Amino acid sequence: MTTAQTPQTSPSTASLAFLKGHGTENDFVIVPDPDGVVDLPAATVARICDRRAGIGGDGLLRVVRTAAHPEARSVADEAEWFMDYRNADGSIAEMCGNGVRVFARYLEHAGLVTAGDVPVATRSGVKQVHIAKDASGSGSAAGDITVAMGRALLPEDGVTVTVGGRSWPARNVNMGNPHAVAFVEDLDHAGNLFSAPPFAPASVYPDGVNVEFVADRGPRHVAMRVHERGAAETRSCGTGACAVAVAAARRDGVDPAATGEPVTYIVEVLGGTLVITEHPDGEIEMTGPAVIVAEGLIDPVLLDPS
Ligand SMILES: N[C@@H](CCC[C@H](N)C(=O)O)C(=O)O
Repeated sequence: MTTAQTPQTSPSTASLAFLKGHGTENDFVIVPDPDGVVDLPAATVARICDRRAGIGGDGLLRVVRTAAHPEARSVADEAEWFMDYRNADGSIAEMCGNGVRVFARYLEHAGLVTAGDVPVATRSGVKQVHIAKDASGSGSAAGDITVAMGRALLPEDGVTVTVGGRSWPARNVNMGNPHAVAFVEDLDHAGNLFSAPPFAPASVYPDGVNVEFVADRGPRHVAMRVHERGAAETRSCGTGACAVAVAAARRDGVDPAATGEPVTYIVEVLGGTLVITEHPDGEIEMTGPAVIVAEGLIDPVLLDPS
């Protein structure tokens, strides 16, 4: 039995409240745990994220007050909430760009914040998130959510991505988490190849890597497919879209730090469109939709299958 789940039905059951949300179809199970008392071992997260026997998700967002989490206590004066992000296999990731936007949508949905600026603590630092007011002004449509993702690190090491015996040169981009970005002619071809897991050198990526294949769609407009570390091919990846935008800009000879002008790329993902702007100081902003689609209770059988 996992420890200290939040009782929701009766004292004899220990169900756990959850919500489900997505950002451009990168989907997450959200577990509110303000006091940081819910124990979620990797195997439990993997069962919850299982698409057949569980709820299903590319990852899990545990919502904990910074003051109640040992990894976030030191930034409690900067942000009230900490995103404890887990991949679908239960592994911990430093950052999730779509996840933090969905996290902010949850905070708004739960009445814990109002639209506007919301700082969220992550393992990759405190991110400033902006929740736009409802797009229609009528309360019927959720406005987009923007997150200031911080700067990309672009180590010079050229890397190679290999899938099913075929290899591509790729750009190493770190967005708080590791990415390998490979430009291809034909994304469908890349999609076929994602039927096998991609590999990139463990010497460069000792903790694994997220792999993006990118094809051009027009000036400062690209499309990507992504295979996420700790998940599989997903329909979107926010950090991946940022890594792709920066890699595409450098390939196109564009560097806002040199020109003093921000540059914006449209990044199509399988689940929608993300808009990525890199500013002259290196700050990268990502904007896109984020929605809550369900809420309910996780049955104890998923939490303790024994
Ligand atoms: N989907 C996320 C990235 C989630 C973490 C990633 N799989 C990793 O292990 O680094 C995003 O939107 O950025």
